[in-house]
Amino acid sequence: MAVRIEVLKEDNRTRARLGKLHTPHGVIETPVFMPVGTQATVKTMTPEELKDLGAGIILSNTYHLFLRPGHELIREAGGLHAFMHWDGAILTDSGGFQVFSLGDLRKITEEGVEFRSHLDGSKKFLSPEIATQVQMALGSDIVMAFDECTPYPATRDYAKASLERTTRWLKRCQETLTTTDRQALFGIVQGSMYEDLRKQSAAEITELDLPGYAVGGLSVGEPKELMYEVLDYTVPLLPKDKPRYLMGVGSPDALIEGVMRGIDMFDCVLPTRIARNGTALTRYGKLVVRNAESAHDFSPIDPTCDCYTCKNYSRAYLRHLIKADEILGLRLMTIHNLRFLTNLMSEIRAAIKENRLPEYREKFFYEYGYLK
Ligand SMILES: CNc1nc2cc3c(=O)[nH]c(N)nc3c(CCO)c2[nH]1
Repeated sequence: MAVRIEVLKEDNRTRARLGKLHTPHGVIETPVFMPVGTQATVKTMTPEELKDLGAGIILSNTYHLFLRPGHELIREAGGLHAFMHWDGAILTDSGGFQVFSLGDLRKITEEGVEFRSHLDGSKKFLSPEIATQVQMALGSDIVMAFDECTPYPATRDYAKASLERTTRWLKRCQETLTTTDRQALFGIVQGSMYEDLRKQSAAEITELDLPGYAVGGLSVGEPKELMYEVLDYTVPLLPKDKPRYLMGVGSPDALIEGVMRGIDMFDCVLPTRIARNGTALTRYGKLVVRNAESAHDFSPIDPTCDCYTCKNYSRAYLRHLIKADEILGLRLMTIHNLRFLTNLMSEIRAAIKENRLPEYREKFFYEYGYLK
């Protein structure tokens, strides 16, 4: 198995686990937050900077790279690792989610999805076979199955039909991959917010005995409490000896809540996206550096943070750069937010190791302002 998790410890009071994710491009400590590099770059960061920040695995995207520059060009370059000069692990999402959220959706059939490119409006088609062949051309370490991220809210009937098609599509991805055992195919559990449908999807997906499983169809606009409720009954249905990946999550509080419920891997564009808009993540909550309150504040974003930005720059300077639309501002804010999350995940791993995760959560939520 090219990709596997080594569970080092199961928390005694929660479902949290401490682990090591073994991939062809390194071993990653879990729980882990994966920075998103949609178009073969984690925006504004060099691979060396990502490594310095502590990132060991990043996400990239079938939909975007299929549209531009095209997977054949990347194959010609020797694959995505060579093309983007990243020697860590890469997980590629299958394009399902992006087609529904980005492309001008034309129609979903059993065969696949017809859509118009968000770049030039030209007609495109993605199927389980094509999405899998694209990811093989990219040479990603973890291949996500081509699924439908069931929209929220969805009727039971729609959610049931959607999850059953996602299962049929997963089998077609698996058949396409048999020619290459280099990659690991992760299945994605759907079923919207219906417990019996989540059970059905989990049963159908785990029957295929895949190297890893993702919980999809969440972080799609539902209240966080509802997401946690779905996790409460869905994660226990997944095998303990396989990695669990919660797609599209998330904010610091959601990362802690997801770890408590047995999730090992997370991804979210939020930290890097809000960084570029001038908002910093800190243990005391979000700091909108571009606001006037930082104009004369010559202290760092977070004096307790060990990142390059907090060691060398003031809020006033960062506010100036963001207001002036200076590229350095995007970079410095991104460095801080990514370092904040890799530090948060290592603090969470330490808390699991020392049997104090619930106490860590209480302290974090109180400081972060979640528990008044
Ligand atoms: C931001 N929230 C979010 N929810 C997601 C849900 C899904 C999902 O159900 N399937 C797939 N393939 N990708 C997903 C992604 C993109 C990756 O972050 C999601 N992202």
